[in-house]
Amino acid sequence: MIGFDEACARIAALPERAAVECIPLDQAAGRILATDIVASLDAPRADVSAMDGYAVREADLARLPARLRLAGESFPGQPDLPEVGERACVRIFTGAPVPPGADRVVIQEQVTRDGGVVRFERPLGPARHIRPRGGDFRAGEILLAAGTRLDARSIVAAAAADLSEIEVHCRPRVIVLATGDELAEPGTARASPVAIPESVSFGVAAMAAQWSGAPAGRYRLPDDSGVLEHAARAALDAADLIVVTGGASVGEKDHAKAMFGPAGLEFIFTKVAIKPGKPVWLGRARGKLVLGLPGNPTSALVAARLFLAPLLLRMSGGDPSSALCWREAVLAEGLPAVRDRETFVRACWAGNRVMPLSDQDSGAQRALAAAELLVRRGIGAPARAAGETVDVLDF
Ligand SMILES: Nc1nc2c(c(=O)[nH]1)N[C@H]1C(S)=C(S)[C@@H](COP(=O)(O)OP(=O)(O)OC[C@H]3O[C@@H](n4cnc5c(N)ncnc54)[C@H](O)[C@@H]3O)O[C@H]1N2
Ligand code: MOO
Repeated sequence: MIGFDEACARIAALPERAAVECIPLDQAAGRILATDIVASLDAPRADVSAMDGYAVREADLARLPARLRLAGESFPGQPDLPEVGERACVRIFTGAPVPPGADRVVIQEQVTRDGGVVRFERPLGPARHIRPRGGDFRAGEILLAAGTRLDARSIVAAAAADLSEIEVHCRPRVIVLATGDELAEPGTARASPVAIPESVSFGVAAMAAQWSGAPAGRYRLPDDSGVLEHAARAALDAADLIVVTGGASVGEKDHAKAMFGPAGLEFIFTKVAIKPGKPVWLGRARGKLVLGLPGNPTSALVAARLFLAPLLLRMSGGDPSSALCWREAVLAEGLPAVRDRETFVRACWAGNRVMPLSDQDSGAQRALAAAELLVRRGIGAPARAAGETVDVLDF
């Protein structure tokens, strides 16, 4: 058994990287850049106005009031610009190029217009209302580095670089194998007195999709070695990462590791000193990664959040530690001391404070739905009182 930090370090050190593909920008959300995004033009492309108003020569407004002749207009996208000669001004709009001769824009609320003459009476403020050419970025500059996970904000920068397509890592294909004789398709369990709805694979697939994975199938399998070995072979052919749930512990029907034995499974780790999720394991068979999650639903989802999320970021070229951004928050209620396993307490927000859930059972499903946060508590951590600070992670 290894510690949580060691397990994270082993994931961070994995060599697996998904292939690279070119995709259009409107498919880029959540994808991880394989190459830097380099600006192919300056932004702004010229000195442009930041406001709607009048482009002027500041020297003409040294003494107020002043009257300037209107010499033309400048709209965004207009190729030919009128010149702002002495004692002249040009009507200008936000984003439009500043015409030659002008060195300031006066907003329209501060002037009065009388046909072809504009009157300036009010004192000019400090702002010139001009965005200089290249003030945002210059052609040739790197706007986004390889490894960046694209979101609504960074996609704006990618498009602004004047790219229609970008190079990203392929989403690792994830197959989820849920093992257990008792498991039934949701909607059918009540027909048998001993069946339970197979729930975990749905959450694991959803989490994979959330963290750059491409769910490539969920399969419900009985605890039968022949069936399991066949399913393991098929999954290794079709996926980059196989997540197998249940059968991770020491029960007589716990076959999750053995089913990958004929495919030459080698372990990266087995068991991590965490609570819940201790039986989690990671291995490699026929060049594919296999993550084993405990069957208990809360344990499975906690282990998926702690290991599957960074693993998928790693495989798709991102920074695995960015999946585990712990931050400090204040407890609404106390927590007991921790013994020999690093503990991840399920909690929710109570206003801006952290409320540990009363049900900490690793088999819980109702409390799992309410668990917005994981509170990280190290081995041997002393009890904490309400009002004290703890490290939390969005679950
Ligand atoms: N003697 C020991 N027993 C157990 C140990 C141990 O160290 N020694 N570890 C315990 C811990 S910790 C955990 S966690 C569980 C995990 O065991 P498994 O991964 O073998 O899980 P299963 O036995 O297959 O199932 C546990 C529980 O979860 C239900 N389950 C399983 N899969 C699903 C699914 N896909 N959807 C919904 N529910 C599922 C299953 O019916 C069981 O109730 O082992 C402890 N035991
Ligand atoms: O690790 Mo188990 O997940 O404690 O129930």
